[in-house]
Amino acid sequence: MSHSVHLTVPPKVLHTDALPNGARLGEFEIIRLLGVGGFGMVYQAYDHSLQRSVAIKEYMPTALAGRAEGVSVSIRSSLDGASYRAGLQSFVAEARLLARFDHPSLVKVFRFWEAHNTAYMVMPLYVGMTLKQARSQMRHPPPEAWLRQVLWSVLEALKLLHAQDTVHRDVSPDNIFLQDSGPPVLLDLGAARRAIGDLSRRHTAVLKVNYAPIEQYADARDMEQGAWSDLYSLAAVVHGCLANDLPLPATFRVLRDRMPSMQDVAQLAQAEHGRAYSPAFVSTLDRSLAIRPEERPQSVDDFSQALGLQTPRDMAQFDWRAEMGPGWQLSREEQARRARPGPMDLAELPTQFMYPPRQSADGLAVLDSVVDVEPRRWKMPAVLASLALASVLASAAWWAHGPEQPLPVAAVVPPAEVAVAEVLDEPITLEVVAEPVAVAKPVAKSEPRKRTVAPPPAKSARAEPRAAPVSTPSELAAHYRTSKTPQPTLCGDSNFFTRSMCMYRECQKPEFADLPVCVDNTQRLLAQQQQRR
Ligand SMILES: Nc1ncnc2c1ncn2[C@@H]1O[C@H](COP(=O)(O)OP(=O)(O)OP(=O)(O)O)[C@@H](O)[C@H]1O
Repeated sequence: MSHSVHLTVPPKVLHTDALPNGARLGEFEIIRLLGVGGFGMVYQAYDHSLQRSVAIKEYMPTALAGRAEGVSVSIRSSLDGASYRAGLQSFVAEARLLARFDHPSLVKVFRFWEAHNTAYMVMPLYVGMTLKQARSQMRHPPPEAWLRQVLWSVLEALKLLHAQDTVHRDVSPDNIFLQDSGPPVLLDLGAARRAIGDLSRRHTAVLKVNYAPIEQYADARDMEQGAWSDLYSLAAVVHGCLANDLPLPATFRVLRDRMPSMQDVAQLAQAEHGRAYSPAFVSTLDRSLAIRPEERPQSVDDFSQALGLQTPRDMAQFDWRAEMGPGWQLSREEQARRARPGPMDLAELPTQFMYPPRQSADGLAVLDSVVDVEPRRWKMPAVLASLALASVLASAAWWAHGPEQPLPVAAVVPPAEVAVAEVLDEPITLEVVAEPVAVAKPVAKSEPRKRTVAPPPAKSARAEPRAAPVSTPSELAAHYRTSKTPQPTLCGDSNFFTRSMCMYRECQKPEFADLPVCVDNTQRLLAQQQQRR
């Protein structure tokens, strides 16, 4: 297999609370900010003692804390002290746990320490991008052989954790890192996020809801978490990769499972992209996505066996772009984005005003409120212009990500050569109430934006074939063709990305199959398939 010449240039990521480039943490010099999650910031750094580049993750739950003066971190309100400390303890515990393992597919922690009201963990500097970023650049779903190699790596890491009675509980596309060369790496366990979530609201789980199995919700105490929980998340990752869409949250599926099966998704991938997925692959993933834990494979070995997973040849040299084969093509969006001039550098925009910290009763530094103090250094017209620009950019980001994604908090400026935008995926706080009805909210940043994710509309709201006494699907279709009754609107609530999957699914139903819109859709898919042959 020839090796690609692509090397990922890290995107330029900016954040008001990040350590400045050049800052020193003992022997480590901060080179640049690499990424921002809801609970930490990851920097590229240089270890002057061992003379090598590393990545350092700093505990920084930006909803609760920020940087005031120097390198120290301060909580925003004394009310957040307990949550902040719980997250800090979990961050350190996760670092300690990861430091015990040594496997090329599991993020390695070289060392960790607490200082400046926060904590740090030093990791190898991986060069590449997350699976989430990579998928957003692909025009076609990845082939089965490629997915098997990625799965193999992640499963090796999971096997190691499970053997120590540790469930990862945060397998998602942004936690699978595709190195430019080398095996995919499973990143952090998201322990700080869970600790903060558990403490800040009773009966509330802070989860990446599209990948979390039902037993990870706070109220599902009777359901044990185990290897099967990580396998659900991993299968959801593959489902998302094939469908190019977010899998439905488990809580929605419990009510009424509207998520297309792996078999549906695989059939569509074949029809639209000419990709074939084997029955063993599809059925194992379908089984792993079962809502009930006991219906899923119970261990990594069960899963691998059912899949017929073989040890790949040489993962140490794995080049994910080259292994994608000739079908590897940048998506149109990605091509267009690379052709456009880069976005404006937001480095000069104030996103928060910084003031010297006060002390809370328990000795933690507290940031002053950002709303009740007059800004000192910024002139009002400049501030208004900045806010207007920030709001335009925020709307653009919301539009680009679609309503499922919370707003990014960091400005991201992709480099000219390789435009890889870090999509900052905050976890969604999902309150589980007595009735199985879910209300999703983004974790509050400095300015929380409230959103409600309503369950998908009932199907009866979409199709209203009621006017004529027709009985068979073809009678129904003929009726729509000849009468003035409008055809039922299929997939009216889907967006650009989910529409084709939704149309495919709806048109599989006998009552819609003969509708002109479905006949057209099927003919189009067949024509595409023939063109590819
Ligand atoms: N060791 C590393 N080497 C290179 N880049 C890394 C490394 N670890 C993390 N990153 C980058 O930093 C980004 C942020 O990582 P982080 O784990 O903090 O965030 P997250 O998983 O997206 O969010 P959360 O903390 O909310 O789960 C990652 O998406 C990845 O691109």
